Amino acid sequence: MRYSWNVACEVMRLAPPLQGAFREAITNFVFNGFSIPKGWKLYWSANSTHKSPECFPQPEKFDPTRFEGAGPAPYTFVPFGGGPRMCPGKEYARLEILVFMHNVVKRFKWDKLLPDEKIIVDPMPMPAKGLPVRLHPHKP
Ligand code: HEM
Repeated sequence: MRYSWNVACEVMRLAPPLQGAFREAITNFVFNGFSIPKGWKLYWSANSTHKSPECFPQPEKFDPTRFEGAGPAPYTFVPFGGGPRMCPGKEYARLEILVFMHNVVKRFKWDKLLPDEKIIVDPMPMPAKGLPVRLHPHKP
C-alpha cells in the first residue's frame, strides 16, 4: 500500500493535522540571521515548512509522487514532528489511516454532498460541516 501511504502523506503535507509545537532553545544560536537566546520558547510550524517551495516545488500542487524514492529531505516533512519527542503514535496512525482508506476505496464510491465545503482550523483542520458524503457500495 505504498501509493496509498504516499497519498496520505501528501494530504498531511497540505493539511497537517497538528500545525506545529513548541520547543525550548537549549543553547544560544543564530537561525536565518536571527539570534535566538538560550531558554527562549520556539514554535516550529509544520504548515510553513510543508508549503516552502525550497522543500516542496510547486507547494500548492497535490502530488503524491513527491514521496516516491528517497522522498523529501530530512526534517522537511514533519506531520508527526521530529527528534526525540516525535509522535510515538505514528505507526499506529499509519495503520489506522491505511485500513480506513482500504475499506472506503474497496467498498464504496463516494460523493461529497458539499463540493465547496471549507476547512476550518480550530486548532486542527476540520471540514466546516463535518464532511457529509453519499456512499455508493460497489456491490449493492
Ligand atoms: C495522524 C495522526 C497523528 C498526527 C499527525 C500526530 C502528530 C503529532 C505531533 C506533530 C506531535 C508532536 C511531536 C513533536 O513535538 O516533535 C505528536 C506528539 C504525540 N503524539 Fe501524535 N499524532 C498522531 C496520532 C497519534 C496517536 C494515534 C497517538 C497515540 C496512540 C499519538 C500520541 C502522541 C503522544 C503521546 C505525543 C507526545 C510525545 C512527546 O511529547 O514525547 N499521536 N503527535
